[in-house]
Amino acid sequence: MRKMLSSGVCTSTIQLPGKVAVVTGANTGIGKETAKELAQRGARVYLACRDVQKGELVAREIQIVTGNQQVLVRKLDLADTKSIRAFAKDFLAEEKHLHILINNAGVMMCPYSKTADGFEMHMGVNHLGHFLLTHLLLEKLKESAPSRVVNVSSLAHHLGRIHFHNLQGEKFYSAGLAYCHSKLANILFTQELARRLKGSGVTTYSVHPGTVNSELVRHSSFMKWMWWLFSFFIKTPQEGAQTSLYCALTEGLEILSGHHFSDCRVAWVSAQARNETIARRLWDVSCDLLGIPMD
Ligand SMILES: NC(=O)C1=CN([C@@H]2O[C@H](COP(=O)(O)OP(=O)(O)OC[C@H]3O[C@@H](n4cnc5c(N)ncnc54)[C@H](OP(=O)(O)O)[C@@H]3O)[C@@H](O)[C@H]2O)C=CC1
Ligand SMILES: CC1=C(/C=C/C(C)=C/C=C/C(C)=C/C=O)C(C)(C)CCC1
Repeated sequence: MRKMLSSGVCTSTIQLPGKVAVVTGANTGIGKETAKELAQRGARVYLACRDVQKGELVAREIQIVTGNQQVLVRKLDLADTKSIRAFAKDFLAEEKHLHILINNAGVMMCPYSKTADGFEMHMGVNHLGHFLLTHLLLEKLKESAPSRVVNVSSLAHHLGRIHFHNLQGEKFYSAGLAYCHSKLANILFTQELARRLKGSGVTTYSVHPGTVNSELVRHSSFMKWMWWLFSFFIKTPQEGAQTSLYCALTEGLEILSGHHFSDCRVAWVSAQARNETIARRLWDVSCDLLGIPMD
């Protein structure tokens, strides 16, 4: 039963010397294990973390375990567009290439709060922060093609809805649902990005990592208790990283750009998540909120 609940292994043997990867939220949980595996395969890996000190400890650990010294930490707070722009500016000045971008960082069930720019925290960090980051790094990804963007979403997107009249949760707010809405936004973003990037050599995938023992439940005592109670049945962060790695590394996956994956297989998404009109509108609204010129 333990095996069944944690199925899905990235079996690609591809090595990554000379490749450059960025993993957001790489100081713990799924992101840390994803970064470790990319480093193990020889990539230069940027750990994009809001807490640089935590990041440095993890970078050192990964360097020791993998023997790869090219594990670098850079400050990225997805709850602040100034921090996102500063991260991108420095990265673009520093690096010639970007082959793999893993938009992994996330918050779940936080009490109602806003980012530095006034966005509801789940939508702001999980969707808008990664939307802006991807936009700022897109030319570099195109220049480095073939390249990939992996967006870590969730099965929880099934409960999500994009309420355009209440995108910032000001009219009504539920911490649980706010997370689900933001994870639906991750999938809609992936699909629209795939449509716009057709023929560019940049492909993109959304992922459900499984139910994973991590710090994601930090804001909910009930979820913490559930995770503790069922810890035997849920995935380890290393198991949770497999589908992100599968989408980043598997050869021949280009034709499935825009698809959603779980347990290293294509997975079904909700009706809203397949709605092109909503995806296009969310793209435009996101550009508008972030001051990105619409094309
Ligand atoms: N665990 C699970 O069961 C599931 C997880 N997921 C998704 O997987 C992804 C990884 O989550 P998981 O590893 O489980 O959770 P963790 O809480 O262990 O890791 C989340 C990471 O995101 C970072 N982060 C949070 N807010 C910000 C911010 N404002 N700026 C930059 N980084 C930030 C955290 O940094 P810090 O340590 O400083 O807080 C941490 O590194 C998330 O997108 C989550 O939604 C999806 C389905 C299930
Ligand atoms: C009922 C039940 C479980 C609960 C699963 C839940 C509640 C999953 C929530 C996932 C989330 C919140 C994903 C985040 O994106 C376990 C622990 C698998 C053990 C078997 C019984």
